Amino acid sequence: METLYVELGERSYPIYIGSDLIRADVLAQHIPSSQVMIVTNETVAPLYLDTLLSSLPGFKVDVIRLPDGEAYKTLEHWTLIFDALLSCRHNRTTTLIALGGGVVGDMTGFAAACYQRGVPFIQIPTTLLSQVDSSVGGKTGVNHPMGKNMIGAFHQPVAVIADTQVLNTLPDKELSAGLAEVIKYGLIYDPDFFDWLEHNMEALREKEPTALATAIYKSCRIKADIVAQDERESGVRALLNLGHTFGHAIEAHAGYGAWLHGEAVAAGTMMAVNLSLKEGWLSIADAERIERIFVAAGLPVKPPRDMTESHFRELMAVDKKVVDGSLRLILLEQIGRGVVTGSFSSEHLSATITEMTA
Ligand SMILES: NC(=O)c1ccc[n+]([C@@H]2O[C@H](COP(=O)([O-])OP(=O)(O)OC[C@H]3O[C@@H](n4cnc5c(N)ncnc54)[C@H](O)[C@@H]3O)[C@@H](O)[C@H]2O)c1
Ligand SMILES: O=C(O)C(=O)C[C@@H](O)[C@H](O)[C@H](O)COP(=O)(O)O
Ligand SMILES: [Zn+2]
Repeated sequence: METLYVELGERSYPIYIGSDLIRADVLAQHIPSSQVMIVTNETVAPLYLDTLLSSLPGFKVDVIRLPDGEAYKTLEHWTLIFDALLSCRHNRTTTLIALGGGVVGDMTGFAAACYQRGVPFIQIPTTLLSQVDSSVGGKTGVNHPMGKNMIGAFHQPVAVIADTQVLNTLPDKELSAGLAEVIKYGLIYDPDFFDWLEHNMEALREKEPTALATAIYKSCRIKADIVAQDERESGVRALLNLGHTFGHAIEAHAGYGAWLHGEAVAAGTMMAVNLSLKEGWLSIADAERIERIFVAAGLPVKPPRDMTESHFRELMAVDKKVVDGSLRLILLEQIGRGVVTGSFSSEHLSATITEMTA
């Protein structure tokens, strides 16, 4: 087992990465009282709930199973968590445990941020995407029909337990979606990691255990470093949004769940790459390498063709990085160096949207 730390003073916490980590000796130290509420979904529960329940001897454990899917990451379904907590008489010392992918993790974290004004929660991420990204950093929330993750809170978990064994049951399409966020770290922060990913993509797609553990460790290392520098996204943390302004527009336009988050991020990143080329920042050779790696990861490199410029402009106008009505995007200067900028030509952006949806 490898342990990393997200260094945030009194809100610091460990990220455990390894095989067979859903165990009493890992969990118990992070649970302050006898009450525990596990939040999971109808797909993950039959696979891993028994293992988790048997790792909580001596605790009073209740469970809520949410319906599965991005379409249920709504305020309406989120309130079901409070119904369960209240009807089972959970008090302020309860601990919530998120057992599932990013949807369960984001909803559980947001419930923990709000229940009785804030209770602790543990992330047990069960998808590649949630192990490399969503379980770390404390962004929690739900979607609104007009925009992704529009309602939420920053609330850090007390521990992240990334059990690599559970990825054995993850469908290939979901694995690819997780690889989009892994590739993101190489692009914004670490050119050597990007090289490593180019050489290890086949092993990753075959779920080769050492390659997966390395990708998870390196991704969490980068995310932990960035979050420690800028917990609430007033600066460098916005780099983690590479491809997301376009990607979130794709998700909202298609209807939440029609495009997986990672798929939308891959296509959105290629739009950011196209714009970076037009701004004269990125080289054609780097742009081609980026397209090749997304294709090798089994990811789309173009947005849906039914999206028009006005669809993108309207949905991107509510992006959380907009300041005083001006859009800011993450663009690339080179592989390994991202920038947060509002300095790009509006004509170039229009041309990017037109070319990419053609
Ligand atoms: N908070 C953050 O910083 C952050 C970062 C990235 C993404 N996100 C959010 O995370 C969400 C996407 O997360 P995701 O990709 O994990 O999707 P997800 O939570 O929908 O999980 C994907 C699918 O895999 C299933 N599943 C989960 N674990 C499994 C396992 N071990 N075996 C078999 N099936 C399994 C799920 O039930 C679901 O059907 C989006 O809502 C996105 O906005 C948040
Ligand atoms: O942790 C972050 O910061 C990120 O931006 C990570 C993203 O991968 C993630 O999808 C996040 O939920 C997007 O945040 P948002 O603030 O644009 O909703
Ligand atoms: Zn993301």
